[in-house]
Amino acid sequence: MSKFNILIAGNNDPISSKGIDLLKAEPSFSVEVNMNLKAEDAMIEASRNAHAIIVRSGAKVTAKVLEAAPNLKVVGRAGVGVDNIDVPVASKRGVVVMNTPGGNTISTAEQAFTLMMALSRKTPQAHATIVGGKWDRAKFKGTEVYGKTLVVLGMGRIGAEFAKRAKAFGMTVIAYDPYLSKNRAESLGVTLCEDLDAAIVQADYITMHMPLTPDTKHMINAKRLGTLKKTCRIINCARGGLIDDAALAQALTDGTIAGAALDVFEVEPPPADYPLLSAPNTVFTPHLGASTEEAQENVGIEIAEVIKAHLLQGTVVNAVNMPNVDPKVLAEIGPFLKFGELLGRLVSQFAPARANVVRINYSGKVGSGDTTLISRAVLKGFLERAVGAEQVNYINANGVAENLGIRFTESRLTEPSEFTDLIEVVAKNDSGDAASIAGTFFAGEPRIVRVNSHRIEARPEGTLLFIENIDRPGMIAAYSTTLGKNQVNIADMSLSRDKESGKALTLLTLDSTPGAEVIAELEKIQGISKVHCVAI
Ligand SMILES: NC(=O)C1=CN([C@@H]2O[C@H](COP(=O)(O)OP(=O)(O)OC[C@H]3O[C@@H](n4cnc5c(N)ncnc54)[C@H](O)[C@@H]3O)[C@@H](O)[C@H]2O)C=CC1
Ligand SMILES: O=C(O)CCC(=O)C(=O)O
Repeated sequence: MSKFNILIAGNNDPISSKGIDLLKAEPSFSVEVNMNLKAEDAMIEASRNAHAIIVRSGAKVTAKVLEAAPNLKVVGRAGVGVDNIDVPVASKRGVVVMNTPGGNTISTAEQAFTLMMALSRKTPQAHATIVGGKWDRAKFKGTEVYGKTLVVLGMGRIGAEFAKRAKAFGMTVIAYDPYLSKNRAESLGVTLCEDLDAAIVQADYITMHMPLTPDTKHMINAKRLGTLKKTCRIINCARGGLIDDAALAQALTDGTIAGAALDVFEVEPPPADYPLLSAPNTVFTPHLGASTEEAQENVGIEIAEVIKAHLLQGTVVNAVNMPNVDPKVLAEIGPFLKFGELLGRLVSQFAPARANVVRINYSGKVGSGDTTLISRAVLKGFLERAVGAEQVNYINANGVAENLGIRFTESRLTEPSEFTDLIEVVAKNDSGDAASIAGTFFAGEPRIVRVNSHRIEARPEGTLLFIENIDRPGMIAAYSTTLGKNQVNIADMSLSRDKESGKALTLLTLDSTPGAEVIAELEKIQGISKVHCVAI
């Protein structure tokens, strides 16, 4: 019996057969390849039972697809851009989205470079005339790229590979990328320009290599096209929508710029009457940047491997909506994840009304590593009470907290403390009321060591009963009698008080979970102010 259904979905754009074979070789996987999934309805039907979906750019994993697939755990993109996947909805539903950055970098840089050269030398047009029986040499005088100024928009993996090649061809390279450091620009030998408009007016060539986001949409628009040199040529091998295609068609027709070479379009495939298709001085390819043997093998095998590792071992690699967790780290922090979740759950029981801040204080060794995932575990545990355990997971925990207006902060104390590792979870509200629980590991075993200001020691197992009471004789006998009378056996007990006759806290480990009526009975005992019961 297969445990996981894997759908390799596409619109005539399969992943490498080596990737498919790798998945098919796993006995617990049932793999379906369907390359006729252009329509959303078809995609919804095909995805219903999937635990994992793998796509290139042809199939779209929309909100409706995600909502119709209750078992879905992971969506893998054999490539870089995840704009065909509704990542916010995936995150809300706790679905990990992974991609394969790097595997198609060289192929895409080479494709963009090819487009630049073909545009400069009118190669496709010249080829077409020969095939058409003409030998027309006068019509196809081109331009050298040597000595020209190239502006690279987006100096990431592909932009940097393009820049290296451009420098080898004798071009002067200017980079515009708000996230590029001066050091990186220096090491690439490019001039960093912090102002987009100031950069592009210098360009003989512009090449685009950034993702499509609300910030980058129509980055090259009619206004900016109007500021370019008349001899400027634009290459876009990143994403349609970075350029306003209608404005580009107009600029080409008016001769405002000298040419455009595009691998990507705002509408893919562009319809026959798409204005750009009849504009002069263009070279087009149908989204072929990553279409090489090498790139497809790289990304096909890589996505198959990361999906397999995620389904079988919980490993997270190259996720766009979750921090990476490799098996070694997972083995190290695994116990903290479970314990962190429990601490979060416990503190939610004690939290003051309308708690809107959760702070996690790490001290000791645990605070010196990456605590992102442990914090998500704590937050997940804390939020379960508010939204239900089914509704919150490591992927959507931050988003769920944000929706509820709960802020989350972390602090780290790496100096040695009383405990080798200590995680303290504090919940506070706007009035300054707070509750906290702290835990540690003794010889690899988790222990709760503090509840608010009370020092206690308890193993988090079975059912925990926290009783807040006045410190006075007869209290232990009173609650023990009530529990005994109701056949609830006490396995362990930890007592704490702030001072003699002050406030006391009892933490009982029970062999069974008392019902609501038993809790109500306990709450009625004179001197008991609160009772919290948590089954682990
Ligand atoms: N045509 C095709 O078949 C392919 C297209 N692509 C696309 O190429 C693009 C680049 O891919 P990679 O280099 O691998 O990504 P990357 O993440 O390495 O680089 C993207 C760069 O864009 C920069 N950036 C972000 N916002 C920006 C802004 N507002 N202005 C300027 N720069 C900005 C980032 O700082 C980063 O350096 C992506 O959109 C990807 O989807 C990637 C592979 C194949
Ligand atoms: O799968 C493909 O061929 C498209 C690649 C692409 O656009 C990307 O990786 O962002």
